[in-house]
This record gives sequence, structure tokens and C-alpha cells, in this order.
Amino acid sequence: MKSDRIFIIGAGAIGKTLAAFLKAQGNEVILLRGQADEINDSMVTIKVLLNDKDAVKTEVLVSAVSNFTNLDGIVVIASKSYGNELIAERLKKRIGNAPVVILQNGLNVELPFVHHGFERIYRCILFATAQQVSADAIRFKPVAASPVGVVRGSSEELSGIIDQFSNPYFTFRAEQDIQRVIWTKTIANCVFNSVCPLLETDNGIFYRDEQARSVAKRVIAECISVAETQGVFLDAADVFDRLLQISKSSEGQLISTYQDILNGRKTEIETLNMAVAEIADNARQETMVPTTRLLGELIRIKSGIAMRASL
Ligand SMILES: NC(=O)C1=CN([C@@H]2O[C@H](COP(=O)(O)OP(=O)(O)OC[C@H]3O[C@@H](n4cnc5c(N)ncnc54)[C@H](OP(=O)(O)O)[C@@H]3O)[C@@H](O)[C@H]2O)C=CC1
Ligand SMILES: CC(C)(CO)C(=O)C(=O)O
Repeated sequence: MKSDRIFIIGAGAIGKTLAAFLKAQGNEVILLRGQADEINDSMVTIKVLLNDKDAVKTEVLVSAVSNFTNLDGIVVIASKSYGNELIAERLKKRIGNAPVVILQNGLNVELPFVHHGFERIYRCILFATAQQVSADAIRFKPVAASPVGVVRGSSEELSGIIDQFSNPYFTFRAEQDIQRVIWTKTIANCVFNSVCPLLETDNGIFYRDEQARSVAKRVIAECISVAETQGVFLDAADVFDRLLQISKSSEGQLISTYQDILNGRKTEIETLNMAVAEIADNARQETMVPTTRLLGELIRIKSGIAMRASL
């Protein structure tokens, strides 16, 4: 399927980056705000910084879901995962059977769309980082091609979406076993999204520091045991290699949870460390994830302090 119209929900770092690339490739792109739903249309200038010299600069229309009665195109979800229940409700009466592509980190973030009966759902796991560095500029660092799998839908439609979305900087690929990738990336996020904000440092810490690597290995071992209770079998050395690859290629970037804490915003830790801990609890394996759980709880505390200070 090829639709020239692409609606991206979430005008944040990832949403704007993808919007700029897709617009530059000739698609009609509309950014829809994730939180605000009663706003007038406006144009936003987006400059994506790719390295020291390259950049993509373009203007994209920003609107709100409620300004549309029919979202006749591909709908991309690039907002924070804790808003998914509300977004699924808002979209339900406007989406017909248009495909939804979810770009978020975390476990089970697609469930609100499944429960609301969406017919075509694709889950993408991003291996790329985007950080807003000024009012109109985002620094983008690719790590590897981002896998996309079918939750509900067809592999034909998936290949069409991948062809349409990919460009030399931000590439996507089809993945048959998306659950395995979801777990691999979630485990990496359980490490990055807790350790980096707690140490107040960038993603490169694991690449640079032996003690940080040792904490990472502990979290990986714990989370792999929990994945096994869900029928997903991962190799600790593979997950660790992936983590080091991300650390090296995104050195200098701040993980989204750290950006959230710095800005006094809610974090996604509930769908990362705390989601893994909950699965362990439900499997009556409460003691399986002590480090992962503690790191998640410390992030809850740090984020609560930052949110209260920003009021
Ligand atoms: N940045 C990165 O490098 C990476 C990010 N991701 C994932 O991509 C997703 C987007 O992250 P990122 O772009 O960094 O986030 P940003 O913080 O830059 O932007 C957050 C977006 O989420 C929206 N939002 C915030 N709160 C809510 C809410 N309660 N309900 C609905 N929408 C909300 C915002 O709304 P509004 O549009 O109104 O401003 C904004 O569009 C996240 O799931 C993140 O984990 C994954 C890998 C890498
Ligand atoms: C782990 C990393 C850096 C990879 O894309 C990420 O998921 C994020 O920035 O939120």
C-alpha cells in the first residue's frame, strides 16, 4: 500500500525527525500533537542535524487529531507511551482501517490499539536517537536499521511502509520475530534509561566505563530470565553487544528519560524496568530482578523530585 499522506502523532524529537525526512522525500506529512488536542493549525520549521556538516531543513504542518474527521493515510505513533490509551480512544472513530505504526520504546505499548480493535498495527523498534538541541534543531544519530514487525496486518503492507519510510540516514527493515527485538531493545532501555539519568551522563558511558558495563551485565542477566518466562530466549552476550553498539554510536546523546527528568516531565520507566519487574511478580519470581527494579524505583523518585521542582 502506498499512501502519500502520513500523520505523525507526537511533535517531539522522534516525530519531528521522521516528519522532516518524509517531507523531504516528497510525502504529505502532518504532525499531530500528542498532548494538546484543541489547537489551530500552524507550520513548524524543523532542522535535523545529521553530523557536523549535513542537515535536512523543512517546514511541516502541525495540527491536532480532533481537527480531522478521517485520518486517511498511515498513522505513526511517536508520542510518549503512557498516553496510548487516550490516543487509541481519540483515533478509534477517525481512523477507519488505516495502518498504525508504533515507534515507542517499552513492553506492551501496542496493547491499547489491540484492545480498541485496530485492524492494522505495526510495531517498530527504533535503533536511532534524536535530541532537541535548540528551538528548531534536532540532533539525529542513527545506530542501525530500525526493525518493524506485524502485530496485526500483512507482510506486503509492511514492506510498502518500509520502502516509503526509509532514507539513507533513517532506515527501517522488516522483522519476522518482533517480540524478540522488543525484548532485546527493552532490556537495553532498562539499562540506558535508568543508569544514564542516575549518573547524569550521556549514552556513551557503557562504552567508556567498565563499572557501568558491569551494572549493565547484571540488568541484562536479570531481564533475560524474565523474558524466558514469556517464551523469549535471548543470549546475554548478544544483548550486551547491542547495548555497546548503541552506547558507542549515540555517545554524546542524552537518553529520553534523562531529557524528561531535566525538563520536569513524566518518564516512560513504567513500561521499562517497572514492566519487567511486574512480569516477574506475576510469574511469582519477585526476587528475579533486584537491580532492574531498584534502578526503576530510583528513577521514579528522581523524576518525582524533578516534576515537583518544575511546578
Ligand atoms: N528520542 C529518541 O532518541 C528515542 C525515542 N524513542 C521513543 O520515541 C517516543 C517519542 O520520544 P521522543 O520524541 O524522544 O519524546 P519527546 O519528549 O521529544 O516528545 C514527546 C512527545 O510525546 C507527546 N506526549 C507527551 N506526553 C503525552 C501524553 N500524556 N499523551 C500523549 N502524548 C504525549 C508530546 O506531545 P506534543 O506533541 O503535544 O508535544 C511529544 O510529541 C518515546 O516512546 C520514546 O521512548 C525511542 C528511541 C529513541
Ligand atoms: C537506547 C536508545 C538510545 C536507542 O535508540 C533509545 O532508545 C532512546 O534514546 O530512547
